[in-house]
Amino acid sequence: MTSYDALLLVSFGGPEGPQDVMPFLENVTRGRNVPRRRLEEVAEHYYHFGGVSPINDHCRRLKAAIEADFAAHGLDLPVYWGNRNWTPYLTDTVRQMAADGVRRAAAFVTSAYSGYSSCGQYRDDIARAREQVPGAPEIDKLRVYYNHPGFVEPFVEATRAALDRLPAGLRQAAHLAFTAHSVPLAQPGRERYAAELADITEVVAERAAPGHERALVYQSRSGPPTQPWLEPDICDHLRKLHAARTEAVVVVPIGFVSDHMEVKYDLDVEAAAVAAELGLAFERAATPGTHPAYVAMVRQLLTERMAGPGAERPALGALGARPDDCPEECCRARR
Ligand SMILES: CC1=C(CCC(=O)O)c2cc3nc(cc4[nH]c(cc5[nH]c(cc1n2)c(C)c5CCC(=O)O)c(CCC(=O)O)c4C)C(CCC(=O)O)=C3C
Ligand SMILES: [Fe+2]
Repeated sequence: MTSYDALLLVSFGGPEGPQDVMPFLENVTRGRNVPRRRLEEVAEHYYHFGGVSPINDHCRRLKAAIEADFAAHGLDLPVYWGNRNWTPYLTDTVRQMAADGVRRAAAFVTSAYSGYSSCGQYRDDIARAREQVPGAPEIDKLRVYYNHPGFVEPFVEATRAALDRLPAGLRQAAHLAFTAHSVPLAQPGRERYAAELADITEVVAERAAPGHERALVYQSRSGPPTQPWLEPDICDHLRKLHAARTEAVVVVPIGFVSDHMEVKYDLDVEAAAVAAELGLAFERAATPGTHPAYVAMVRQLLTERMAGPGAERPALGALGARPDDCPEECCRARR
């Protein structure tokens, strides 16, 4: 039995106005091999939405929903929020937690999968923040949850709802394109990341729309063109579908937990434009956001962790529940 005295919501962070965009992008890409051209291009995506990323508002809403859910279940635990790349910065939040007397916290990360970008880098962020704060609390990252029913169920519902929005005559033969953020093939944990995505893609497709053709594709790649990343790209995939006479597609952003910029721009603007140009009917399924099952999952992950090794660990698909501490080879910290 482990007891926690706070929950820490850990996220990516995003700009809240045009003046934040370049400093934010510099934070994200510091020490990484991302060409300047790509940065300028991505800056335009943010300016398109007034320089404001939807991700911070999502975190505010999620935090409020978790607080309400905790209160409704008699869980008297404060919820803190800290980001990797923008205010509120994780280090400042950890400093506040220490000042408030928090001794041991559980961390919920707004990324559901294994792999360096999704898991290991957040573990590094937490470790770095703790190093910078004297008297920092212990912080245990909750397990990877891509196969938890509370993550899967919202996608099943959203996939069905998106199918229903297609013109009736196109529904039956609609293709399901599950999409996730691409990562470099050289990234630690990339194989596990892709395996988890493939596993849960099948689960969601079978539950939401058995019999429909489906594929797992990737989006939002950056880095120099010479560097290989996970493929196929969603836009290339749409062109291929069109060439094979597919008439309708439902895009399911299975790699993401909220409608942040990679969803609002790379899918709703960019991929939707490619589909329109091809005359391919296109619907994008919602992300979990603050779906009640997803919010309840946060509490269930927390109470499961408190209960210790004997606790039931719900998991769908073929791979089973991920251990609390990801094995070295998968989410390996870089430092
Ligand atoms: C796997 C993965 C997720 C999913 C897991 C998770 O959710 O964490 C994710 C999420 C996100 N990625 C985001 C934004 C960006 N990612 C970038 C760059 C990169 N992402 C990568 C991977 C991932 N990224 C990688 C390997 C790079 C290359 C540089 C590097 O190795 O780090 C860049 C730089 C410009 C560019 O190259 O695109 C930006 C601006 C936002 C915020 C959106 C918003 O503002 O609403 C979110 C949620
Ligand atoms: Fe990213």
